[in-house]
Amino acid sequence: MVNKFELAKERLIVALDVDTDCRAEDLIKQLAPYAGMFKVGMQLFYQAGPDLVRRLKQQGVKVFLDLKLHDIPNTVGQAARALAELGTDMINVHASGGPEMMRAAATVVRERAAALNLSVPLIISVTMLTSIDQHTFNHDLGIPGAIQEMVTRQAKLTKEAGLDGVVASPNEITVIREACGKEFKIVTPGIRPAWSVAGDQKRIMTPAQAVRQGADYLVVGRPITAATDPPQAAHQILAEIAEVL
Ligand SMILES: O=c1ccn([C@@H]2O[C@H](COP(=O)(O)O)[C@@H](O)[C@H]2O)c(=O)[nH]1
Repeated sequence: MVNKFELAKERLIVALDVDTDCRAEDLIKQLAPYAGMFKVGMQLFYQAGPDLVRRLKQQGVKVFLDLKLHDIPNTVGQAARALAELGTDMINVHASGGPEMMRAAATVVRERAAALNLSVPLIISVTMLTSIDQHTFNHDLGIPGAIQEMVTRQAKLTKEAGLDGVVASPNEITVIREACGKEFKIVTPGIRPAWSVAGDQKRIMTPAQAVRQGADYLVVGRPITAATDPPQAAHQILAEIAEVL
């Protein structure tokens, strides 16, 4: 029987927001017993490049390549083709690029992965960044209405475009589930254990709260990677998740 700790581990994605491949690989070594997947985002990818991703995949590490593609459909499709060749497990585009752009990415990635005999990654969209609060949304970005309504709309568009799920804050999980169903993947950053600092994250929940809401994956970076003892921090987060599974 799979124990709750293992189930919790499958949900945890550690964000490797560090500057060098050495630091990233050191963190992976320390945290492999606690995380089901590791996220390579802009900070690391722009430094270490695709070679690091290839190396991690050769080592059997599950990789979420978080480059948040956002451009016209043709440009995103061509970029997504190159990313598909890396054999990652999850990639993403911005929902605000619109349905045609999302469809272009999904089509190209699936075709390319199949042509190369690679497993097809989950293709998800980023809805509204978790660093945006309601005030910024309405008054700085000038968008009327509630963030939840926008995220629900983006999630529906994402599903209609044939993608597998979304990145959203835990605050929106319930409305996304209602709109898009239980098979639709919901990946949530903005995770802050009670013992950590929010920093630039605005729409946050604790790991246990996010899992109770129904998150499929929790993305956690600094509460683990900036801790004095990263494995201990990751262990504590898994324990908090396991308690509510
Ligand atoms: O809306 C979003 C989309 C992506 N992220 C990414 O998740 C991690 C969170 O890291 P923390 O250190 O736990 O804040 C980071 O890599 C972001 O680029 C997000 O936070 N919000």
